[in-house]
Amino acid sequence: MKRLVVLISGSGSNLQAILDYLAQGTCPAQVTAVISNKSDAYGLERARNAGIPTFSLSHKDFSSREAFDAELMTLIDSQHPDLVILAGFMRILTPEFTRHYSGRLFNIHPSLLPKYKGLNTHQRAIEAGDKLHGATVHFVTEELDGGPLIVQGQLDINPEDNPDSLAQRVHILEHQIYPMAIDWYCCDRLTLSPDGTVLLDNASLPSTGHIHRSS
Ligand SMILES: Nc1nc2c(c(=O)[nH]1)N[C@@H](CN(C=O)c1ccc(C(=O)N[C@@H](CCC(=O)O)C(=O)O)cc1)CN2
Ligand SMILES: NCC(=O)N[C@@H]1O[C@H](COP(=O)([O-])[O-])[C@@H](O)[C@H]1O
Repeated sequence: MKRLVVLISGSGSNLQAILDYLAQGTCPAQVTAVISNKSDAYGLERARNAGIPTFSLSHKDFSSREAFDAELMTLIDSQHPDLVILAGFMRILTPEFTRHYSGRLFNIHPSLLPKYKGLNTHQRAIEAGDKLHGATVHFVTEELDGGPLIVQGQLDINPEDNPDSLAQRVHILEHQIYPMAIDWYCCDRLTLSPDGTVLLDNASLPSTGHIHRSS
């Protein structure tokens, strides 16, 4: 049974999708802790409702990003995780942190990386006049949103879309692809090779990762 630790900062709908997926009992994994840098994150309520231990660690209580990350690593390592999952965790992590969890640290990003790294992705895609948008699950490295891609969910941007409507449709995709990527990892089908190649069932994935098209 793989041990998962999930880091959040907000609503936790991706956390909920992961919990709902694991509740089906087909994936050999359990979430052993949920950690938030925001004590009022609704995702903490979702975790409590599921009977999962929760912790909040405010970055405002630390003198530096390094000090915060060091305490966060101590807390995470006390859980002995096989995989650390960023699910709307809104802090840039230090190189020490990303090196320590290299190959076992996932993030979900609301764009088709490498397009639109950083924040405000939906607005930027609409303003650019893009026809295609979506979300990406990737391994986390020191480079912000630059880690090797695992899976992308794609959808069409509609003419009537605004950032909020697009975010809602991207969320649906996220709730499909995050459990997919976690399942692959927990079933020992997904690995990150030393040269940064992502392997699924020992076959190299394309640079975009696996493509999942919204039905
Ligand atoms: N070293 C890395 N850290 C993080 C990565 C990564 O790939 N490498 N992914 C991000 C997740 N993320 C987008 O997917 C992201 C999160 C936060 C920010 C950001 O600018 N954060 C600010 C604070 C913003 C806020 O509090 O609202 C900051 O940390 O100063 C950009 C992208 C997680 N970390
Ligand atoms: N750059 C990181 C980022 O923007 N992540 C995004 O935050 C949202 C969290 O939603 P949730 O709290 O409902 O899972 C998700 O849409 C995720 O892609």
